[in-house]
Amino acid sequence: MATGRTHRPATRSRGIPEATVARLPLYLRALTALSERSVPTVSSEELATAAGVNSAKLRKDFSYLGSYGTRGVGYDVEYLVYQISRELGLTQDWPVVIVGIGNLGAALANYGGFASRGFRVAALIDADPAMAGKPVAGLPVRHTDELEAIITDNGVSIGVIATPAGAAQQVCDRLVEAGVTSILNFAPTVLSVPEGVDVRKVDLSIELQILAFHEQRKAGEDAAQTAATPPRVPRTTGGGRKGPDGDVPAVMPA
Ligand SMILES: NC(=O)c1ccc[n+]([C@@H]2O[C@H](COP(=O)([O-])OP(=O)(O)OC[C@H]3O[C@@H](n4cnc5c(N)ncnc54)[C@H](O)[C@@H]3O)[C@@H](O)[C@H]2O)c1
Repeated sequence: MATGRTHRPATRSRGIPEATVARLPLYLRALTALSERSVPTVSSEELATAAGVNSAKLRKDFSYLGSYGTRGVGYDVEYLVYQISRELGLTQDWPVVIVGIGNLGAALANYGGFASRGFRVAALIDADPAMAGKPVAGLPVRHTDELEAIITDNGVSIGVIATPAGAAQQVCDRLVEAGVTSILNFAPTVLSVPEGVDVRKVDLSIELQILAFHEQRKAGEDAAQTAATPPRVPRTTGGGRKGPDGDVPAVMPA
C-alpha cells in the first residue's frame, strides 16, 4: 500500500465532540424503546438513567444538537429520535459488507439488529473457495475475487473485517482501494489506513481484560478490608430458633 498512511486519532464530527457522538447511539437506543412504548415525552433525568449517562452530560450533549427540551415537559421522544438518527446518518440506508465468514462473520451476518438500524448487509465475502455460493443468513457467500466489483456495484462505504489477524491488513487495503471509507475491525490487529478512512475496533478480549483488572482490584480491596476487620465470633442459637423461611440456622451472625 502507498506510504503516508496513518492510524488516525478520534476526530470531531461537524463540531460535535467524539465523546458526544459515542453517546448518541446510547440515547437513541433508550429513545427507541420509549417510542416503541408510545411514550411522548421524557425528562433529561429519565432519559439519562435509561441511557446510563449523567443527566448534566446528556443536556450538554443535546445542546450540540440544538435540542434543549421544554421546561416542565422534557424532550419530545419522536423528534429526538429523528434528530439523533439524522445526526448519526441513520436516516439513509448504509450497505455494508462482511469479510471473513467464519464463526464470527456468520454470527454477525445472522444478527438482526443491523437491518433495523439502517445497515443492510449487501454481501458476505470469504477467501475460501469451498464457501462460495453457500448460503449464510439468507445470502450466498461471495469469493474475495469479487470484492472490488461488490463494493462498486453496491456503493458500499462500510466494511466489517472478521478474518484472522494475519489477513486483516490485506483485506483492509483491498476494501479501501475499492472505495470503502469506514471499517469495523474485529481482527485483533492494528490496521493502517489512509487519511479520510475511519477504523473502529471491537475486541471483546480487551473488554474482558479490563473487567479482570477491576475484579483483581475488588478482590484486593476485599482482602484488605477483611484483614482490617476484627473477626466475627459466631454465636450458636441454642437450637430451636427458626429463620423466616422456617429453616433452622445452626449459627447466626453476631
Ligand atoms: N473482536 C472480537 O471480540 C472477536 C471475537 C471473536 C473473534 N475475533 C476475531 O475475529 C476473527 C474471526 O474469528 P473466527 O472465530 O470467526 O475465525 P474463523 O477461522 O472461524 O473464520 C475466519 C474466516 O476468514 C476467512 N478468511 C481468511 N482469510 C481471508 C481473506 N484474506 N479474505 C477473506 N476471508 C478470509 C476464512 O476462510 C474463514 O472463513 C479472528 O481474527 C478472531 O481473532 C474477534
